Amino acid sequence: MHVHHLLNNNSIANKFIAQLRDTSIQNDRMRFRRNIERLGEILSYELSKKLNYSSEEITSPLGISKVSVPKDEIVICSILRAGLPLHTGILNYFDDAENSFISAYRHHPNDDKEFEIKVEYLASPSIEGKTLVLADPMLATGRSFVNVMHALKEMGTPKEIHLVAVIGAEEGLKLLDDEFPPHTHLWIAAIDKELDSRGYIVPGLGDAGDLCFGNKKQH
Ligand SMILES: O=P(O)(O)OC[C@H]1O[C@H](OP(=O)(O)OP(=O)(O)O)[C@H](O)[C@@H]1O
Ligand SMILES: O=c1cc[nH]c(=O)[nH]1
Ligand SMILES: [Mg+2]
Repeated sequence: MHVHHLLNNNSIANKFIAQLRDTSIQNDRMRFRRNIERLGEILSYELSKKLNYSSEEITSPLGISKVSVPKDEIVICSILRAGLPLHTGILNYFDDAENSFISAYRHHPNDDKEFEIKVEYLASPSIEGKTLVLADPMLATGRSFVNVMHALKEMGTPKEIHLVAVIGAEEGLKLLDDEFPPHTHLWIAAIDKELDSRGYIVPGLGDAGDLCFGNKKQH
């Protein structure tokens, strides 16, 4: 897997990540969602550098201009819930992409720290031979990305896979590296060292779905 780590270089993205993590700012839900969306835009810009381009002659009012434009058939697939604002950011840039939505949530069967990932809802076009952009802001254990990719198999085999995340933990990156094809790209803003005993990223930002949309009842 090719890992592209945005915060390796200083940019305005640092400020958006700082605001997502900051307990004195992150409870402003509109800003929280918009910061995820802004990072979706920045990560999409970076990702666009690895797409396939072909030259087109564009007619302007004063002449002809040769421009290289991306030609890939993109399907953006987001993992509900927290993937929604990231999806909006990615779609802001790849505005003619097809779209796919899939749900994944942590189910705690015994009311303890153990959980399984439930994938229940999928609405998707075919991804056969297309460029799949799979988005979820949090990459903790990596099990949501892996289970979702498994569920997407019935939609075909993509030509290229780009995973987009905002904050990841090293353990999750390792699982993706083991489970995804070697040519997969991961576009990620920040990488943290650890998970806590409940599988939350430390320092991370807390629960991204709840910060976007409010608490949900555990079931
Ligand atoms: O890498 P993992 O260990 O699978 O964890 C990451 C997942 O956890 C969060 O979802 P959550 O289950 O909290 O659902 P939500 O988005 O509805 O809050 C997050 O949005 C990811 O989908
Ligand atoms: O740190 C984490 C881990 C999973 N899901 C989140 O929203 N945050
Ligand atoms: Mg959540």
